[in-house]
Amino acid sequence: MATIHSFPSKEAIAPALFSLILDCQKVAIERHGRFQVAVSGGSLPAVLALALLEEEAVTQILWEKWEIFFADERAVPLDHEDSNYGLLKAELLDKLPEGTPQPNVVPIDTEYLDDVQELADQYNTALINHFAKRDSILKPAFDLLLLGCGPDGHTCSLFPNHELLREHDAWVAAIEDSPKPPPKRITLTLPVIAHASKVAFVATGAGKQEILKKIFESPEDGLPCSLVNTALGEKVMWFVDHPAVEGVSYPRRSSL
Ligand SMILES: O=C(O)[C@H](O)[C@@H](O)[C@H](O)[C@H](O)COP(=O)(O)O
Repeated sequence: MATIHSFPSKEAIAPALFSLILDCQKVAIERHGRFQVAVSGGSLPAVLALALLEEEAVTQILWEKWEIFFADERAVPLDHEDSNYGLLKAELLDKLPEGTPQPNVVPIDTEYLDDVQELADQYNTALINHFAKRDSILKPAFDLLLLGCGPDGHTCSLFPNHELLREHDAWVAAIEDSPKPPPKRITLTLPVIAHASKVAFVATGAGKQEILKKIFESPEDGLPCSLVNTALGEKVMWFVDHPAVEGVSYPRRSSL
């Protein structure tokens, strides 16, 4: 069963998120010498920056061992205001202190922006190059997925009732009708998400309250976030602020 950890504010979430990241980094590097993470867009990169730009964090994070992928990405140039890569760069990567070893960041190949299926296929190939070839595995096993939750219960670019929720084969899928703009995107699929070692969701603000109630109290409705909770059970941790989780009735909930 997933756990919910609730904090007074975004700022208060940061140290707990940092501590989880540090634990996952340690386990991953001991296991295979690198730390393979995928991140979403939305409000997540800003919270991540709060967690990872602290002085203590900068010295303990082994950036040179990090491989950063995108849990979902919009089919736009990397310097476009809608780019999740651009967002992560602006919020976090550009703010790392001078001299910090650089992580290996794997963005989409913008040569294929006009053909979103090809864009997804190319990202699939990038995953094969980083995971399967080295580990002879059938599916990428991310050490940590850092995800957001939309007000409709979507995560990555997997939207409620969308046919992509039934994708079993592809690791990365194309979507051309995303209800959240921009419409053309690529996303990790549920089987890949379900194969991760750990998933951390970050959701803040009273605007998430109603959907968190549905996600946790009615998992049988099969909202994308509920599907992740069900698939991964205790490997899933939710980092939320008090306003987001107020009134949500759920047994595995702790509050600071
Ligand atoms: O590119 C995207 O649109 C995101 O990856 C998306 O899945 C996001 O994480 C959620 O919509 C939550 O966004 P907020 O945290 O901004 O509510």
